[in-house]
Amino acid sequence: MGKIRTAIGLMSGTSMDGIDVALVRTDGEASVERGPFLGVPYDPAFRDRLKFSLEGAKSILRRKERPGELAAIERELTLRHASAVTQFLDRCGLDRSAIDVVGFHGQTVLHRPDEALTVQLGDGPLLASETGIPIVYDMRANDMVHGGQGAPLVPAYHAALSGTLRDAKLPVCFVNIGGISNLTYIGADGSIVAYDSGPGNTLIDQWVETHAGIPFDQGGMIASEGKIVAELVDLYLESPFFTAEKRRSLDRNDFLPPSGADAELADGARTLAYVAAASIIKSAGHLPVMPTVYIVCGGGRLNRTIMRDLADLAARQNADVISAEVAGFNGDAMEAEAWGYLAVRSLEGLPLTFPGTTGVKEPVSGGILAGP
Ligand SMILES: Nc1ncnc2c1ncn2[C@@H]1O[C@H](COP(=O)(O)OP(=O)(O)OP(=O)(O)O)[C@@H](O)[C@H]1O
Ligand SMILES: CC(=O)N[C@H]1[C@@H]2OC[C@@H](O2)[C@@H](O)[C@@H]1O[C@H](C)C(=O)O
Repeated sequence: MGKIRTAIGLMSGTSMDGIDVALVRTDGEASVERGPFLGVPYDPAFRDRLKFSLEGAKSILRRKERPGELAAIERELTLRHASAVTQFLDRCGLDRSAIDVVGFHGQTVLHRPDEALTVQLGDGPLLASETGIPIVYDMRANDMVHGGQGAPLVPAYHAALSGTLRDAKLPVCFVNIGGISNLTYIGADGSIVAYDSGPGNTLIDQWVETHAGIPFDQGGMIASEGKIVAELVDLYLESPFFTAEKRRSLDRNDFLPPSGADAELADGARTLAYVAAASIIKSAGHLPVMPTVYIVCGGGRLNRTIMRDLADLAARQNADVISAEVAGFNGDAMEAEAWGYLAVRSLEGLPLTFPGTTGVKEPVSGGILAGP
């Protein structure tokens, strides 16, 4: 076992709903002890500012450019992360001196893997000076420099967690249904295959926001009252994303919601929930072996319509679908925990990504360390 460090991970994902904060104690390898978790939601006004920043980011050609409002938004985002760390430490009764490192994801505002361009807002040095804790940030860039997709990065953590599974029966497949979905397959021999699997909640969120003025379809209630519009499903599932030879990581805007004329509110939500589930099963077709169990994390596991559809589709292949909680994990905390875990790997110079996870040429480490 290597040196055990206490790390906080900070994740602001593609759903742009808030900052997830989690604590892990780990050596960055097989030893993982999961600690407390806190979700700090964004207020609607800041969420709107983040969505606005996606538009501003479209003109970026070099990843450090911050046109227009982006510099101000980055600063505000970073200060909100500093305040989330303070809240977390207060709630846990911890002093900042108890934390060895913080893994800071920031907010992805542009992701174009074909151009080796990925942009995360988040000022590591500012967060270090505000919190007084060393920060590892910008963890996607080095992967892209070495020919990787820059995402997903959580698979190294999924692999560590698979070693802690009770009655571990490999192969197993972790599925994150966030704004975008991604999956990680751990083979019986411990091999890892991972990639983005398709649209998750962002299409549903945008649909119900536009047509009902609410941020998400709680519990999948709206969807549960609708019917699947088969033509719309086909439009999504026939995307070349699912059949391309090479697995490609996704930008939030690679899949867009339907127009209002395409469906009623409930039918649209129902259809997009089905698309989220079917995308996962369709993408799983690229795995070396079809999984027999899917462990689902991310906010989408709380959408019962997505989960029912996923369970039905998986059952046709004799596979089970269980939530992260049933497997003994916290499905809300997993990505934030992963960023803490990856920060420790970064300090140790261990690889964050592998040819099987991002398509990178060889396993590479990543991240930049900012001292307080
Ligand atoms: N109770 C709920 N019922 C239905 N859906 C929910 C519920 N809670 C959260 N969600 C969905 O989950 C989304 C947030 O999921 P999560 O935090 O896993 O995504 P993210 O981390 O932002 O995205 P990504 O993993 O793509 O970076 C919300 O935007 C919403 O659509
Ligand atoms: C560029 C980017 O931020 N991608 C996210 C996004 O959200 C889900 C999916 O697409 C995943 O590839 C990635 O996040 C997770 C945390 C990852 O890198 O593992």
